[in-house]
Order: sequence, then C-alpha cells, then structure tokens
Amino acid sequence: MAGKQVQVRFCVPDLQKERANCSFNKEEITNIFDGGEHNTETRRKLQNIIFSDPNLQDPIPPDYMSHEQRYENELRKAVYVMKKFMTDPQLQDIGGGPEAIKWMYNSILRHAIHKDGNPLMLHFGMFLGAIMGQMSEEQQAEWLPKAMSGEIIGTYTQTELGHGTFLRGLETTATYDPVTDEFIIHSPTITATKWWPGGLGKTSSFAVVMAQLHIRGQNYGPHPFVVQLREHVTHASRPGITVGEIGPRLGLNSNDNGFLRFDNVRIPRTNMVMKHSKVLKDGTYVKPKSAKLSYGVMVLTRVGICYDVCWQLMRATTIATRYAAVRHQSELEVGEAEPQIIEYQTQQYKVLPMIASVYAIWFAADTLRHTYMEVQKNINKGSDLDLLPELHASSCALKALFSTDVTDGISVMRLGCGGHGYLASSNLPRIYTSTTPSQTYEGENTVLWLQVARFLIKSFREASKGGRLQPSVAYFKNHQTQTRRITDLSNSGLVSGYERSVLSMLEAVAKQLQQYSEEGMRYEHAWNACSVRLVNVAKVHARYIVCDQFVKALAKYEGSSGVRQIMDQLCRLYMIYSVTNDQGILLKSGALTPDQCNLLEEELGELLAALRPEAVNLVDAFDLHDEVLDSTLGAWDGDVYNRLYNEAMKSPLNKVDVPDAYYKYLQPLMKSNL
Ligand SMILES: CCCCCCCCCC/C=C\CCCCCCCC(=O)SCCNC(=O)CCNC(=O)[C@H](O)C(C)(C)COP(=O)(O)OP(=O)(O)OC[C@H]1O[C@@H](n2cnc3c(N)ncnc32)[C@H](O)[C@@H]1OP(=O)(O)O
Ligand SMILES: Cc1cc2nc3c(=O)[nH]c(=O)nc-3n(C[C@H](O)[C@H](O)[C@H](O)COP(=O)(O)OP(=O)(O)OC[C@H]3O[C@@H](n4cnc5c(N)ncnc54)[C@H](O)[C@@H]3O)c2cc1C
Repeated sequence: MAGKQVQVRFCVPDLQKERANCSFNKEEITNIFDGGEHNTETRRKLQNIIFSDPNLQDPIPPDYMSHEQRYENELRKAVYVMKKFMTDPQLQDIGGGPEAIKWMYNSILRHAIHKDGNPLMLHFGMFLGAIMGQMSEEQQAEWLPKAMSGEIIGTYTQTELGHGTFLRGLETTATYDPVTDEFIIHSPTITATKWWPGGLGKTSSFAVVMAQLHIRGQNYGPHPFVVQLREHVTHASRPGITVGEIGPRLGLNSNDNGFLRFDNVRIPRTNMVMKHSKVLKDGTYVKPKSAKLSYGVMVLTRVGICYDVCWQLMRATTIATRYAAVRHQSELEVGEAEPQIIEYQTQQYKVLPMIASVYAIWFAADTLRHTYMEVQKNINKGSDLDLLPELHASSCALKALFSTDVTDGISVMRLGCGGHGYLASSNLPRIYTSTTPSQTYEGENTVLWLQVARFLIKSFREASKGGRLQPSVAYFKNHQTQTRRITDLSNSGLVSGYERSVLSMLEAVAKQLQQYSEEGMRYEHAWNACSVRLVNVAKVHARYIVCDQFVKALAKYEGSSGVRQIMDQLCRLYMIYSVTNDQGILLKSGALTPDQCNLLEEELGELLAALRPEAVNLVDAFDLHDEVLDSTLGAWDGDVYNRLYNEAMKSPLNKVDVPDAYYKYLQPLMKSNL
C-alpha cells in the first residue's frame, strides 16, 4: 500500500521531509483515480505481477533500439501479456482472461508495459470497440470470441491519404453485388489509400474499414465493414490487398501505423457491421435511427482519450513535482543555502495548477463517460436519441480541450525540469510525443471545436425562441435577462462569469453571422469568415463545463474532511488559474472588472503558498509505480543524480573510450591540421 510504503522505503532527505507531514489521506485520493478501493487493489496486484515478470522487461532501453527492434519488442510483450492473462493462475484469481486484458490496456498500466506505443492498441481499443458497439448480437457472437482470444487481430481503418477530417469525402467504396451476396471493397484512387491506422502495417489480420456504401448506383455514405487482410497462419497479405507500414513518426513508433489498398476485394454481405444500418440480401438498405450512429466508435475513443491524457498528465506532474522538491538551485536570500526549486513561486505556478488540472479533467471525463453510457443504454433499448447531440458536442469539446491542455502542460513540466527534462531518461520527451498526437487523432482539434461551435450556435438560436436545451447549455435560458457583471468571486460566481462570457461571445458572433447573411454571403462562407471567433467561444464553453463539473463533483463528495479540504483548495486553484488565464475574455465580456482580476491574482499567490507543502504528497497520492513513471527525475526515492549518471552509462557510445567513427573521420581531419 502506498501509505505503508512511505514508512519503509528509502528516499532522499528532501522527499522524506516533504512526506513527513501530510494533511490528508493519500489512499482515499488514490481510490478516486482508480474508481474505488477494489480497483486500487486489483491494479496493485496486477502491477506486482507484471513488473516482477522478467519477460516484460526491455532487453535494452527502447531509445537505443532500431525501428524493427522496437516493433518486435513491443509485439513480443503484448502477445506475452495476452497469453499470460489467459493462463496464469495468479491472474485468474483477480479475474484474468480477455476482460482483464482489455481492462489493463484501457488503464494507465499500458503506458508502463509499452513505452512508445503498442501494435495491439487499436485491437484492444477501436477494433473491439467496433465489435461491441457497432455489431448486431449475432455478429458479436461470431467475432468477439475470435478477437478476444487473439485468433484474429484487428484495427480501425477510416482515414485515407486524401481525407481524414471529412468523413463524407472518403473514397474507398463498398459496392453491393446482389448476385453473389457480397460487397466489393475497392480503392479507386491513390488518395483512397487508407493511411495511419495503428497496428495496420504488419500486425492486423482483419480491419474494420469505413467505406462509401453503394447499392444499385446509389451512395448511402460511409459505413463500417469487416475485411480480412491477411491469411490465417501464414499472415501473408490476401489477394487484392496491398498493406504495409507508413514509416517513422514523431512518437508512438511501435504502433506500425499502416497503409492499405483494396483491388476489388470481395467480402460476404454479412461482414457489413450491422447493428445500426443493414443491407438485406435483395439489396434493400435499412436506415439507422441516426446516420451518425456509425460514428459511435469515434465517440467512445474520444471519451477514452480524456482519461488517457489525464494519465499522461499524472505521470508528468509526478516527475516534475518530485524533481522540484529534490533540485536545489540559486539563492532566495544572498548567502543562504540554495533552496529546493519548488520554493520559487514561479515553479509552484508550473506544477500546482497542473496537479489541480488532473482532478478537473478526471471529474469532467467521468461525467462524460456517464453520458456516453446513458446514450448507449438508450440506443440498446431502442429509445430516443435526444442526448446524442449533447454527447457529440461534449466529447468533442473535452477531447479537444484536454488533449491541448495536457500537451501544453507536459511541455511546461519538461521546462520545469530544466536541461534534465530534455533527456530521454526523464521520460518527459516521450510522454510529450505520445500525447501530442491526441490533438490530431480521433478528430483534429480545430475541426472538433467547430463542431462544438455549431452546437452552440444552434442552441443559442433555440434559446432565443424559448426552445428545449441540452444539459450542457441549459444556462443559455437566462441569456436575455442576465446582466453581464458578476458580483461575487466564489467558485459559483466564477462559473457564472464563464457562462456570461460564452453568451456575450455568442451574441457577437451570431450578430456577425447574421450581418454577413444580410449582405448576401452564403451561410457556409459566413461561417468560415467567423470561424476564429467560433473556435474561441467553443473553447470558453469547454472551460466552463470543466469548472462547473469540478465544483459539482466536490459538492457531492462524501469522503474525509482532510481530502475534501485539499480538493477544495485544488478546485479553487483551477478556477482562478483558468479565469486569470482567460481574463482578457472575461474583462471584454464585462463579467469581471480589473479590480476583481487583481483580487483573484492575489488569491492565486496565496493558494500556491498554501498548497506548496502538499505538492509531493499530492502526486504521491496518484500512486504511480516507478515502472509507470520510467523516469530518472521522478522515481519515488528521488535519487535523481545517481539515476541520471547510471542511465548515461547505458549509452552505446560509452562502450568504448574511442569510437570507430573517430578513426574514420576525426583522426584524418585532426592529423591533417597538425
Ligand atoms: C476508462 C474508460 C474508457 C475506456 C474507453 C476505451 C477507448 C480506448 C481509448 C484509447 C485511448 C487512447 C488511444 C487512442 C489511439 C488512437 C486512435 C486514433 C484513431 C483515429 O484517429 S480513427 C479516425 C478518427 N477520425 C475522425 O475523428 C474524423 C473526424 N471527423 C468527423 O468526426 C466528422 O467528419 C465531422 C468532423 C464530425 C463532420 O462529419 P459530417 O461531415 O458527417 O457532419 P456535419 O459537419 O455535416 O454535421 C452533420 C450533423 O451530424 C452531427 N454529428 C457529427 N458527428 C457526430 C457524432 N459522432 N455523433 C452525433 N452527431 C454527430 C453534427 O453535429 C451535425 O449535427 P447538426 O446538423 O448540426 O444537428
Ligand atoms: C498517431 C496517429 C494515429 C492515428 N490512428 C488512426 C487510426 O488508427 N485509424 C484511422 O482511421 N486514422 C488514424 N489517424 C488519422 C487521424 O484520425 C487523422 O489524421 C485526423 O482525423 C486528422 O485528419 P487529417 O490528417 O486528414 O487532417 P486534415 O483534416 O487534413 O487537417 C489539416 C488541417 O486542416 C484543417 N481543417 C481540415 N478541415 C477543416 C475544416 N472543415 N474547417 C477548418 N479547418 C479544417 C485542420 O484544422 C488542420 O489544421 C491517426 C493519426 C495519427 C497522427
């Protein structure tokens, strides 16, 4: 248990001092992030088993491996994990088997096993997600056992060379042939080549393929189909299939992201993924309740990404906070001992708001997950889909906001560790390169912001007519009666300040849209001409959601008073950090005055000072195992300098005193200059 470990494990004196006085029950916080005591226990058991298994160690640090070695090493571990979970009696005790594998790959532990991506990620994430969320019961009975056991490995292939964002522009076709009861999957152009899917290059034998459904010359839009790409046993690509890997990326280089082309590949009609839309044998198309239901896997993954980036921020803040307590630099008072860098207010301003952000993200992600589950329940019951626009807008807003906040936050954590933060052994560079693509995949963020803006403008117009509003925009109903100024600076006052700012921004942009329309501009062009403003208002609305959810989550919290108190402080910090960052917007909308901004800035300084003594305890409470952190700067013991030195010794260049390259290049140069 983390609390007990504190008593017995070695750590450097600086961290001992930090840990000596903790005002709250760390274990209670650990349980929040695990989703309950039982989950904490399960995770710890799992990590004890996984991290003591020599087969899951890397033979050399992955940074020193070639492209092929990295892929092979991660695939080896992923397959080993699958087999181990199926057979190891220790794991059966804690609910082993396929469900546990899925559980683990959708938890923070996957970042510990696979440090730079994992060839089976898309299999466990989106392929299984498509089977479970998009297939009929009959189809699930056929495909799920095969996918769960690893008999088939799949991925989700949607993006093409020519189109990622604009789904309706996909060029891959699935043309129904009623004579043979088959679909013909085809890539008509170079730009129709599927491009990017994880695990596609060399790993997957099957794929869910998004293709334009054509029946008797009519295009019914993008639909998902299951296509076999590689032969059983030999794994050779099948006739009509051209498949391979797309080459090195900024990060996630073990994912074998791939390309895929189809040359009139025939699949049975029943391989169309048919929970929502169907094609009958005679070619009749059965419409879904909503055309957007086939986008459901993307929505689920956007929810998953909110958690995933939260875990990445937990890792980065743990590393940077512990390092800030161990690192001494400069002088606060002339002639005095060099202080821990965490004593500098500017350093506190780097780490503490990011620790608070972890909580903010977690609570908002949890609410989003519940909305997702409610919509799923309604879909399965066949009841109305009223909440679908809410789910779409909120999942777009939170995925876009969190992926940006966390990527920026990790960058701040790296800078907060000075030069050592730039070392691969700090793990901050890899945490960064694994997180930044979340701003692009599963919907490029600007595009998602524009989807949110579309929802806001629609809702704003609905509110003016006194129409029904979705939960996240229920506050629009007051928009005509409210004065803009807020008078109290409490959390609920600040949330209200955000509401008023969104409404003020919407009013202005709606007016501009209207004006362009009156001047004869087509709506789409007017929209484009206003899109910078539209993105801005979407961002402020997203921040409003997160602040609102944080306050609401604490209002419901029933734990100990110590934890409650520290979370109240973190919530306050998150609110003031957000509002002061956005003060230009809140001032412009008239929600705040400059004097109020000054008061908030003063309070921010006081909060940083109040939370400073708890910083290390707060990140300890995330309970991240050293293997999850994988960092010279962030390990629990704080033995930073020995770890840095030992890691440097692993550089292959240090195997010999004088490398061959010296004799080849430098020596001739140096000799010629003698
Ligand atoms: C512990 C918890 C949970 C565990 C979960 C596990 C999940 C795994 C998590 C793993 C985490 C991390 C690993 C990630 C690995 C990376 C994988 C990356 C994979 C990919 O990138 S796959 C490809 C993704 N591609 C995209 O996202 C493309 C983006 N584009 C689109 O989504 C759409 O094209 C669009 C931009 C939304 C536009 O679509 P379209 O042109 O059709 O629509 P319009 O703009 O015309 O709007 C029409 C109308 O439809 C509404 N709408 C659009 N989309 C949806 C939707 N999904 N749902 C509901 N409604 C939708 C839109 O609002 C319009 O409505 P309106 O007319 O205004 O009423
Ligand atoms: C690491 C990684 C993993 C991936 N994994 C998968 C996977 O497993 N399966 C899969 O199918 N795909 C995958 N993708 C692809 C990913 O989903 C797309 O890259 C993403 O959806 C963005 O699409 P795009 O690349 O076409 O960008 P584009 O849409 O071409 O974006 C380029 C620029 O154009 C702008 N833009 C585009 N449209 C608009 C618009 N309507 N309004 C305003 N601006 C616009 C964008 O904001 C952006 O600035 C992955 C990508 C990455 C990086």
